[in-house]
Amino acid sequence: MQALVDAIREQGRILPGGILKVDGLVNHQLLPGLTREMGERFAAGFAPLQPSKIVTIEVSGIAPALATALVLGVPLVYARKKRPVTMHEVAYTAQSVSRTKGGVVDLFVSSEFLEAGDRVVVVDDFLASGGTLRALSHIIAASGAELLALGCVIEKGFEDGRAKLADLGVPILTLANIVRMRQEEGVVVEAGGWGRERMPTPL
Ligand SMILES: O=P(O)(O)OC[C@H]1O[C@H](OP(=O)(O)OP(=O)(O)O)[C@H](O)[C@@H]1O
Ligand SMILES: O=c1[nH]c(=O)c2nc[nH]c2[nH]1
Repeated sequence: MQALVDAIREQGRILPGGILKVDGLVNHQLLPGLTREMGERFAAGFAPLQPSKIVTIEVSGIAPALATALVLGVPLVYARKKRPVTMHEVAYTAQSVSRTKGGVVDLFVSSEFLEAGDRVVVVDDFLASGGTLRALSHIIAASGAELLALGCVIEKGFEDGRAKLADLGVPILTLANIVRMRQEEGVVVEAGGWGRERMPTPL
């Protein structure tokens, strides 16, 4: 997605610990036109799979996931990081590590909104080590729903998350790929895609 690549080139900053700061477009401020295009790109890629639900994780996954769900006309469910008192007593849970805040995070999804028969596409902001998507895949499996595909706005290809998630057996679509980032060179970014897998076969 060229507009995203351009925005990352313009605004992306390299922080210690291998963190890319893109707060001006993904993690703090949101750009509606750019976010809408993210949703259109994901929706075009995932429509042939006929998902019944988009699932993401609060907080930065919600915007691109909602943009996708709007185009596809399906509900969006987001995993909560704190269990609210309103949550149904039966909830699926898994743990991940927060890359930007540190520490272990609990993820919760209520059984009210994820169940057997659901055909799920996950959309999140970053694919780095793949740990967060792995945790979410456990939740989806526990619910009995079917995971069809994963979508991430920004892939940090050098962290190998895609390869680490290969055993899930689902295609992964990303919109921009960070090839490498070094202070002396800056952020090297290219358009994302399905990787080496082919586009999934339509139903
Ligand atoms: O592939 P991984 O290594 O798991 O990294 C990706 C995850 O890291 C970020 O979560 P984080 O909790 O840092 O941020 P957020 O609250 O802004 O969503 C991001 O939103 C992804 O969910
Ligand atoms: O803002 C972010 N920058 C990153 O580099 C990153 N990696 C995982 N999650 C991330 N969030």
